Amino acid sequence: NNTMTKNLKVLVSSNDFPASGLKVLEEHFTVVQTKYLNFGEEGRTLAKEDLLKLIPGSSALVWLSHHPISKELLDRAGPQLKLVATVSAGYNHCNLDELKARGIKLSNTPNVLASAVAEIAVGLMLGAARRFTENLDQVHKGDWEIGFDKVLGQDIRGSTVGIIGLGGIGQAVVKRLAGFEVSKFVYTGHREKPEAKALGAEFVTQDQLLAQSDFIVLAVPLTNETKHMINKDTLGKMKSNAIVINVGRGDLVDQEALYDALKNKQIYAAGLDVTTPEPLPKDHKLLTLPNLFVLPHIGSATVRTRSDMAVLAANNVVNALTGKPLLTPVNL
Ligand SMILES: O=CC(=O)O
Repeated sequence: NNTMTKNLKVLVSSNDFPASGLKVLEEHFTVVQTKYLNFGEEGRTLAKEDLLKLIPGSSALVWLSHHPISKELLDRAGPQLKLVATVSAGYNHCNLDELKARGIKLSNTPNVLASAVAEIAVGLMLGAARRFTENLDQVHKGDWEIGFDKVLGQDIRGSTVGIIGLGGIGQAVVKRLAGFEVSKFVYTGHREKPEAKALGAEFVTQDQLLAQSDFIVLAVPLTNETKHMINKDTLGKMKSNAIVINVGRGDLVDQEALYDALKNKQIYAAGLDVTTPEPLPKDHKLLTLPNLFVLPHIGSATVRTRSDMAVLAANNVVNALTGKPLLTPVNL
């Protein structure tokens, strides 16, 4: 019943929240929106003041950035806060221990973004394998090599693709590569996935995956266990033509070690949609590498997917504040 909930305040941490999600929230609640919590220093300072002003009294936070859910923000919000609805699949920024201790629920937006993120993974595979960075540089310089002098890339056709984390996104990557004539899919994870059989993906150990794969796709959440899983040691186990793709979180990769491996041509290339930090400073040494293809964390950034994420987050808020189970809870 809308009149019962209309006095509840829901804070949306961006004025870019899709209209579809806003509509759901506004039917039930009083919605306040802050400026986007930009990662640039200036944006961050401005937005933080705005946020601290608007957050007190909120019953739910709809969280659109990867800005950490700090104790300070939770204190400021107040004891009536029932839910943090992060508009992302990842929730490494959500301070789970603190939410749990306070009895605040957490929801995320998995599944709805899997295909968009998987499309970017395929884009990164092509971009890294076909040397988009170097080749685009030639276009911008008006200095194209012609004929057989081209920078030569690697084929997806005939390759072994290793997926680290065959969850929703990993599975969507395999499905999207169905027409690419991949010779073999392998994957690792905590356990074998029932879906793997239909996808033709073979469960292997991490060492086997590292040793066999021509493409290594990281599609796992960032946890203490996965942090820097790509490091000097694991890079050392890869083939010299290996291409590392990351659509998870920047900290899955030890960037110093990746830089060295790419610089020394110990592996062939990498494609990253996520880095540490974000944005990557424009004079960062990674950006000097011709064999690195970087995108600015756009995995889920399509009109349709962002709308789906917004509606899902909004419906989680509706459920949480009307005593119904969350649609996509994160277990705390
Ligand atoms: O990075 C984006 C997400 O976790 O949804």
